[in-house]
Amino acid sequence: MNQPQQDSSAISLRDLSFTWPGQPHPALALDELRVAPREHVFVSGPSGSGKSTLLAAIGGIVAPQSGSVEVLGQALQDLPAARRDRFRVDHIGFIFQQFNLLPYLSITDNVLLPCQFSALRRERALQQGGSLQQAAQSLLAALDLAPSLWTRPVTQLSIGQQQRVAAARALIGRPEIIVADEPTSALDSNRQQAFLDLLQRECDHGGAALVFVSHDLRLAERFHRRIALEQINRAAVPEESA
Ligand SMILES: Nc1ncnc2c1ncn2[C@@H]1O[C@H](COP(=O)(O)OP(=O)(O)OP(=O)(O)O)[C@@H](O)[C@H]1O
Repeated sequence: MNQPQQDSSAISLRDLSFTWPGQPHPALALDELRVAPREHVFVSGPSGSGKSTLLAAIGGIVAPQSGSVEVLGQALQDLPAARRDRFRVDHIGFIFQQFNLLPYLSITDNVLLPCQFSALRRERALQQGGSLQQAAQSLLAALDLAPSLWTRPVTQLSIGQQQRVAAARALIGRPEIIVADEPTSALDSNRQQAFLDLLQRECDHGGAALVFVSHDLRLAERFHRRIALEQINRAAVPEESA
């Protein structure tokens, strides 16, 4: 936390360059990108423009070869890998495109997974709900998942229901940042809008910044700001000419 250039952004990337192992060219080359606390940012860009790589850098899942990634004032490159993983689960809720729910766990236990790995999120969830079960269930209810579903195996849920379980898992314990990678692509337009209503409301409720990646520009107007990644990522090469 003692970075000389530390700022009050939720996320601050500077002079970033990242090349995937074995690749000849960088996937990301960014001068600067900041996201303010509680800001909702829509990230768009054609396939291959580096959207998922950007989210991986924000989460400290990949370590850029140069430049800095600061999350809540903490420079991720200064943390050893294990502490970076802890920091991620403490402060960032991820919603993946395929949701990554665990089929052998109940819906409630899927939602509570981050609390297994983060004492901070467990503590905050307990403050929210009185018990972990209650915290998970009040989030599931807020996300329009009826109590009759809570004991079902996740494999019996529709795509839209799985998506909302994945959102509840990202939101549990109020991480300061929610990162979502194309979580609506499998849904029709009305359902996408309905999902975003719930997700944005819960982010606001928990005071989280939201970084939301999607191809669907119709969703962009609902956000405070849109970032067209192909315009700021100097490494982006359109797929057709790659
Ligand atoms: N695990 C990986 N190993 C090697 N190269 C990768 C890996 N993941 C992505 N890349 C490469 O990095 C570049 C950016 O990919 P990325 O997945 O970040 O783009 P994207 O904008 O998320 O694309 P899409 O919209 O298709 O998901 C591409 O050239 C891709 O081939």
